[in-house]
Amino acid sequence: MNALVATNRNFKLAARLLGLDSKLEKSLLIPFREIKVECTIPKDDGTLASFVGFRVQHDNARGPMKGGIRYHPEVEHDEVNALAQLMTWKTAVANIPYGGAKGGIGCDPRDLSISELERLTRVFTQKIHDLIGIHADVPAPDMGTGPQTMAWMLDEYSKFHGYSPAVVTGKPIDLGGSLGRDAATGRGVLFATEALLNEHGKAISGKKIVIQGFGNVGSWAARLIHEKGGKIVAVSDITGAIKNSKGIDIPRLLNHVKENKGVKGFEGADSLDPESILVEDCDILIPAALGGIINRENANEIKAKFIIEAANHPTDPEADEILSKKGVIILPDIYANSGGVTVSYFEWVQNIQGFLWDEEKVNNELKTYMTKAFKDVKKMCQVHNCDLRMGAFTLGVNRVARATVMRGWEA
Ligand SMILES: NC(=O)C1=CN([C@@H]2O[C@H](COP(=O)(O)OP(=O)(O)OC[C@H]3O[C@@H](n4cnc5c(N)ncnc54)[C@H](O)[C@@H]3O)[C@@H](O)[C@H]2O)C=CC1
Ligand SMILES: O=C(O)CCC(=O)C(=O)O
Repeated sequence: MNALVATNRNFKLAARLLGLDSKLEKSLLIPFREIKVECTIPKDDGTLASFVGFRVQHDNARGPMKGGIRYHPEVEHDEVNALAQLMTWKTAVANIPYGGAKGGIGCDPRDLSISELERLTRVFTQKIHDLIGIHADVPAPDMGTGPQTMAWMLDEYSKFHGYSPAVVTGKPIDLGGSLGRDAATGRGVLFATEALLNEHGKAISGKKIVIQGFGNVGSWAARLIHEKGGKIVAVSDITGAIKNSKGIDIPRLLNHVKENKGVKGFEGADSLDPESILVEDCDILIPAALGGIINRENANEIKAKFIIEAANHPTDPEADEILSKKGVIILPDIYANSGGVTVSYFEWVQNIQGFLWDEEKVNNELKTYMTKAFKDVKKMCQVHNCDLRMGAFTLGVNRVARATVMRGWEA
């Protein structure tokens, strides 16, 4: 199912549960602004290459719009729109003073050299610099981008507006990035998993866990879960999939990935068909890569009892229904992966205050926010007699709707 159709469907279900006025519902669904730009760069060999860049600013009722920039071949209009909308509900679930946005460029970063990526990022920033800003829209990393991408965006933006570190988050520490931001989404996934298991009288130690995606989010989640005694039995990334039913030695795998740019060929595990990773035997499945990968084709085959959505929109609504009938509990993306944007908020606050926090403070504050958000989501589940996805959606949508109504529409 198309990502935007799926996201709109979840939003509309939540709007019905909340009894939202249909005109307000319509106003919340339409993006504030959609930007599509052409980005042409000279390649290293002198030929030209053209790419399409997007920034969708979905909603700013609760504060500046916030969300990552993705570099991936599948970046396109509807997907970016869906991701921007999810950011609006996510920042509201986390209860941080932001709206939602998302951006990206349709490209394969693995096919571009470092200097080509730098030129592409600078051209994209030149095209959107007037529409982003510290109190307007604050980008951050997502799939295929990272601290270096944010450093180039900051530098390019600063040529037009003066040095403004708070215009992007997820920066390198040397440029005002926050301690703990790199690990934050994975750490938030750990806190979210612990909160959910705790509610079911269980602990992470000894649980069999499968993780799809071993980039920023998947590798940090794996490392932190492994430290807590969780047994990671299978992992995949774009290079392949590996499996060890006794538990993968994650520190050794991290070294392997650093040297080999992927999990493929890791000696401490057997190779596995990447297609089958989602249906491997485990207690907890953590999708941490692409969207839409849990769908009606594979939902029935899933063995996990819990799914923690570290990726954005990994489960489509048809799969949600199938899994719910099977009794699988899904911790939805707009809560489970909100640790990243929450620490982005801490980074922005530090930049504006000009006062840096130590890592312990960042991690403790993150835990406080994640724990509070879990309780808030659970409360909505009780009020509306719904699952965790609708608990999170009703929480986020209700907060944004209230802010929108209070601000009013007077021209
Ligand atoms: N970076 C962040 O702070 C946040 C990221 N997310 C979401 O988490 C997910 C992962 O993002 P990052 O870790 O930042 O990206 P990343 O670019 O660091 O890593 C992506 C990983 O997915 C793997 N991958 C790509 N295609 C795959 C495929 N077909 N099968 C298996 N693995 C595949 C890549 O090899 C890589 O290991 C995305 O859905 C993103 O939107 C959500 C919240 C915050
Ligand atoms: O850190 C941020 O601002 C956004 C992270 C992001 O793109 C996401 O949560 O999906």
